[in-house]
Amino acid sequence: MKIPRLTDTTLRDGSHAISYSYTVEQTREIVRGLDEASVPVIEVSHGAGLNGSTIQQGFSKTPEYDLIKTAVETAKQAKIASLFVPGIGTSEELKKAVDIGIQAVRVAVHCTEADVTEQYIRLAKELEIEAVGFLMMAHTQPKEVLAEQAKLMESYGADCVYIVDSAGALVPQGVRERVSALKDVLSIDVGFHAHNNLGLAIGNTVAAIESGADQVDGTVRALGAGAGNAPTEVIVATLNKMGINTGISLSHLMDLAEDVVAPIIPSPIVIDRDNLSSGYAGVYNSFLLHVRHAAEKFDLNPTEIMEELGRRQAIAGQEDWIIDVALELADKKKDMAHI
Ligand SMILES: C[C@H](O)CC(=O)C(=O)O
Ligand SMILES: [Mn+2]
Repeated sequence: MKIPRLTDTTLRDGSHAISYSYTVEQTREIVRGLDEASVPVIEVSHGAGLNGSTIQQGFSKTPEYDLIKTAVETAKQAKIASLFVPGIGTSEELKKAVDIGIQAVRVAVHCTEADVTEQYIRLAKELEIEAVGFLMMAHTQPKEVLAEQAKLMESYGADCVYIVDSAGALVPQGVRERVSALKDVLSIDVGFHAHNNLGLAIGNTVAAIESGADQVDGTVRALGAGAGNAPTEVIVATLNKMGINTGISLSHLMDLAEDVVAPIIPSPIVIDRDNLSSGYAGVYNSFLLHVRHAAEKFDLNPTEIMEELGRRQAIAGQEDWIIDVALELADKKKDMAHI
């Protein structure tokens, strides 16, 4: 089996779980640990991508360019990447991050909107960095649609296209179908990014690799949005057991997870009721903290809000809907109480 390339996104997806509070010191320590373990790619930016520090997404404690600069200066062998969501970030932010030294950008859109990525994938190639297409909420579309969207990204010059299980809603069969469909039509790399709402982040990552995925994502100690991601250290341990030698040091990663990352996690990443109902309803993981706040404000159960967002097929970027939905549910409850 081919050795997949591992991208660690603790310093990007993980920021959703700690309310975008990474400091320069934490970034330096995490990058140093990942780099010494020989992880080849490290993603650093606001959880919602470059320029994500807004009232809608949540403000970063430290400007992300300071964190990216620290990562670039600290890494000796790893490539530093950033996430970029068109509309949240603009060409200006991408150019600035490239000036600071990122060597790859992952351009993320809802999985039916690949055409929006064209100018940014082309810009990344002009700037001579790696360009990865990120098809988010991939559980919402059949493999044929994803394959078409991936082909568009390839035609713009992408070096890789990812199936992104943003809601942690896929089961291994769904991952196999989707990764294989992309492998069948693309001549570039195919990647897979997991979330753990159904307890399948590692199982799905293995299914992706067995279906030919060339790149996979992890986060140390699973630190990521909602139910978290596939833990980087567990991916490496599992691949070792499968006889796939990534060249990444498991012992370095375990020390990093235990000594550096665990102490900064405010509450353990678990599949509690909110995370399970979110994955089950197919709701974007980064909505979790917003849903919890809305539930508290309007005296609702987060599960009710998750179910309604799932029914309405809310997608990334529609965070403002959460308050609308909560308000409507609270009003309905009041009306019922008066009958
Ligand atoms: C912008 C996102 O949080 C991308 C991501 O990690 C996902 O959809 O999952
Ligand atoms: Mn994610």
